[in-house]
Amino acid sequence: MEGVDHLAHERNKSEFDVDAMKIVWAGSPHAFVVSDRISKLVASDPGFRKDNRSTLSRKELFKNTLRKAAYAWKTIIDLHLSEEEAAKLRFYVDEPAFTDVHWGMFIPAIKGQGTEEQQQKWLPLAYKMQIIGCYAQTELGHGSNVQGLETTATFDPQTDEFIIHSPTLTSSKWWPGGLGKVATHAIAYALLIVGGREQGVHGFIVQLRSLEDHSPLPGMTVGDIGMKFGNGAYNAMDNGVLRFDHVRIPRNQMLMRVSQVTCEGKYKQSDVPRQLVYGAMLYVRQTIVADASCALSRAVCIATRYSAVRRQFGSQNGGPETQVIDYKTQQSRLFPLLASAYAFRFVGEWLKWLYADVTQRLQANDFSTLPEAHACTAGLKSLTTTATADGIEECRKLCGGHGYLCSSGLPELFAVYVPACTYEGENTVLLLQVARFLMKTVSQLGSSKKPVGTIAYMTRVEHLMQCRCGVQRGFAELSADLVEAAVAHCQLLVVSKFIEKLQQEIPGKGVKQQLEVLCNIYALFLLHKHQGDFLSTGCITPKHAALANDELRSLYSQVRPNAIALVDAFNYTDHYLGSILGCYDGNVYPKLYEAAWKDPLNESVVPDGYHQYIRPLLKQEIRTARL
Ligand SMILES: CCCCCCCCCCCCC/C=C/C(=O)SCCNC(=O)CCNC(=O)[C@H](O)C(C)(C)COP(=O)(O)OP(=O)(O)OC[C@H]1O[C@@H](n2cnc3c(N)ncnc32)[C@H](O)[C@@H]1OP(=O)(O)O
Ligand SMILES: Cc1cc2nc3c(=O)[nH]c(=O)nc-3n(C[C@H](O)[C@H](O)[C@H](O)COP(=O)(O)OP(=O)(O)OC[C@H]3O[C@@H](n4cnc5c(N)ncnc54)[C@H](O)[C@@H]3O)c2cc1C
Repeated sequence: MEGVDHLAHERNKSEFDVDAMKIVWAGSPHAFVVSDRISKLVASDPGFRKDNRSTLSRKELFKNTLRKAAYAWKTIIDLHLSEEEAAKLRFYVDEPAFTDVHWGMFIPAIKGQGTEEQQQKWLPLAYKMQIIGCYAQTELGHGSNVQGLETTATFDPQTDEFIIHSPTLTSSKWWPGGLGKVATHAIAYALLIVGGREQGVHGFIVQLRSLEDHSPLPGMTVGDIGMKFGNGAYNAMDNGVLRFDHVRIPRNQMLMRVSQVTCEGKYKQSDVPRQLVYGAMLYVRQTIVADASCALSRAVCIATRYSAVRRQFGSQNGGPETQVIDYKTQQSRLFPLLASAYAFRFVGEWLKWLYADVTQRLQANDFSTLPEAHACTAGLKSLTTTATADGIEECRKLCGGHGYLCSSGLPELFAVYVPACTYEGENTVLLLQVARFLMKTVSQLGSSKKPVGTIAYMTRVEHLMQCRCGVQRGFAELSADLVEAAVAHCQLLVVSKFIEKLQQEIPGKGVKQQLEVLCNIYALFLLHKHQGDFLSTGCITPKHAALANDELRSLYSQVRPNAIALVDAFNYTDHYLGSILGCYDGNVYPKLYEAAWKDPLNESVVPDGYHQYIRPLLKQEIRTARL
């Protein structure tokens, strides 16, 4: 039945003010208004249609992405959108594109590592999109090990230039988004060589393509690296390969905030730490944490709405069957993910604050909180992306067979999202960074340097002092255990930031109570999942473990009547969700049925290839037919 809200009875059950929760989710009344307006603008504009993506060939998909990016830019200009509104528009257009890396990495890298003069020269061009940038760090042979990069930048004092060169096949830049076909410029990372001495990896602004006809400049071999996981999905992005053959760039195109090369060929290090070369990664990891809650909430919204629509078994006296959301097993898989979406939202908000704080301090030459910010961004990036990728897949399974259809939106969401576990730092490699930070802290316990901020709790864990020597001896040997410790530390962060959120004033009828229920689910689910660790370390008794389990079941019952309203609070349009199973009105079956007929395979009743392959088979002519 068109126009009928099949989930109205679910919405009527809710015990809290959904509009107030929408503001909590958005972060502020202002953020809600902007997000709501821009999402509706995108949804109502046929220029941003995306329901045909999975049927396009790679070339069609890519061209369509170019069209959308240009159309989005025109919309931004025509409507005089602010930076905040423009970012929201790109978000709701919901298509991986070169613009993500231009705005998300190229510009932040210049801001973080460029001098004032360099920023004044390059940022206006980038902001107006008169140049399009990518972030060319990873090579065929090295991604995680940034110090192992092989591209060289050799200073030539005769011409006051750097010579950028790829000496080996494995030094080819490999993976950068936007590089393959679009970017005109790159921040390329290369091993700096001055006066015959290697000075570590630095960033350089390199023009790749002509601004007149887009052809690669002399000395550049550049192209796309080929199809990636999933049809459609991340294939809208032109991840690229690039080789430099003694390409010359002016000296002032080395990003020189952290260190400088003079025209006489002197290498000078500022008093800012070398780690600032990694600054762009700090920024992007923080945005990735914020994005995790979006991707997870999207999958959870689909699975929750569909679980309320779907009925299997349990009919009494010819009455309706049971909604699958009423099964305790479904609840025990779905509701912890719902709680995680909210938990990641709040930890993402906090991380944004932490990043703003560290940036302000860095500008005032206070580097004291940089190691903590690195550990938090790296650890939370790892934890939230792993949980989100796993969560999207779990949501697909929660939707049964229909979850496997592209029209459910879940396969594409998974395919687009899952590389987040690898890019911007492979997740295990990042956890090892957190472990290194934790072990450094442990080794300083008992000294005059007291742990503060997110590691202040360590002063209360005195027994860590005893294991100090053992850990210092065998970091590599114990690394698998240390990674688990790093995850536990990050989980503690997530839980404590959720609790801190609840300590704030939260307006709206029943909103705080719902969030308390979700926070308890998040924490108790972790305790339940890792009860072996808690029991074996004597932190809890078997009785506590059983109580936690009982409490979880009771909390699931409290969520049940509010589940649909809790996902409505994400305020996603049907366009953004891109899922028949998750559509707002719950009118799933007619939409699924209709969508099937739109598949290109159904354009003819008898398929192409019938006369060549099916008929000979049926007529037993297969031995004589030429295949
Ligand atoms: C408006 C639009 C918004 C859109 C926003 C969305 C954008 C999303 C875009 C998404 C598109 C995806 C694009 C993907 C891009 C990429 O993937 S770019 C490539 C990213 N590559 C990596 O992440 C590589 C991972 N490797 C590393 O980070 C490092 O090499 C390493 C693992 C940390 C090892 O470094 P190394 O120097 O060799 O070793 P260490 O000795 O361990 O470290 C030295 C010290 O430096 C500290 N440190 C390391 N990283 C940082 C950092 N980022 N910030 C601060 N400090 C750092 C480390 O702790 C060590 O410190 P000490 O212990 O004190 O010595
Ligand atoms: C979709 C996508 C987009 C990307 N976009 C960009 C981009 O725009 N710009 C860019 O520069 N790069 C980009 N990358 C590259 C990305 O940053 C790297 O792939 C990533 O940093 C992982 O590095 P790697 O591929 O070298 O993995 P590897 O380090 O080779 O990882 C392979 C395995 O080795 C393990 N491992 C590695 N080192 C250690 C260690 N020290 N201890 C224990 N285990 C270890 C890892 O855990 C992993 O299991 C992108 C990648 C993808 C998939």
